[in-house]
Amino acid sequence: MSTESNLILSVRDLDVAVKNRKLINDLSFDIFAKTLTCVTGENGVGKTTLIKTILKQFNKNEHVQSKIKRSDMQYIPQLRNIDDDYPLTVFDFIGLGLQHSILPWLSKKEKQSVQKVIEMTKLQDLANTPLGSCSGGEQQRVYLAQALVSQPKLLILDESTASLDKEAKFMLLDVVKSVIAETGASVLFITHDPVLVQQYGDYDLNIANQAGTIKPVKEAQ
Ligand SMILES: Nc1ncnc2c1ncn2[C@@H]1O[C@H](COP(=O)(O)OP(=O)(O)OP(=O)(O)O)[C@@H](O)[C@H]1O
Repeated sequence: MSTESNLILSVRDLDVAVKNRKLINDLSFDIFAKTLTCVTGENGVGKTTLIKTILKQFNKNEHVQSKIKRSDMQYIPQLRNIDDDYPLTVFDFIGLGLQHSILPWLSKKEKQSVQKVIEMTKLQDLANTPLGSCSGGEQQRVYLAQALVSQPKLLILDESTASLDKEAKFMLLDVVKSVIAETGASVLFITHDPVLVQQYGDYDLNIANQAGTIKPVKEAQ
């Protein structure tokens, strides 16, 4: 249920702009715990810029308010260039997500945390594989796992399924849904894929004509 007590992020009258060009005016919406909110809209309406604006203004003014800390939020960006010969293994790459590690190697507890997210993201068979040898879908699950290792309360996925085939898209979203159920995190998911919105979304925040409207997916049909 959506109540004040499980409110994670509150955006109020937010203007989104690039270089003095307004993209979205007076945007207001709420994000609740354990929900998956899809951010939809045509190319160029400002979805990624909206996320960047939220990250920049997070708890800095009345427009973007949250009870969680900025460090409890993880953003998985749209594009990453991983060469085929990128040598770090899946396990070690995920370990880089542990922000407070003091030692240059992982402690036993930290290794256990990495192992746990490897299981959550179904990467057990790939733990010792170099990241560069993984498929696009596997790499997306690795990025998700790296973000999860710091136990975020809000996870932002920017077009994580854009370059994936159907099977890999569903697998990634199945994993995201099980992460929400298991950890209680909330997810903001930028996507162009109406099938994914219908199948996995709780809310659809649609951006069009420089404005945003949020609706439960079931009523948005
Ligand atoms: N740093 C920047 N400087 C100038 N213009 C920018 C900058 N970043 C984005 N834009 C422009 O702002 C508009 C919105 O871009 P944005 O990437 O937020 O859209 P989007 O809705 O995420 O698009 P897509 O679905 O194609 O990823 C685009 O016209 C883009 O070219």
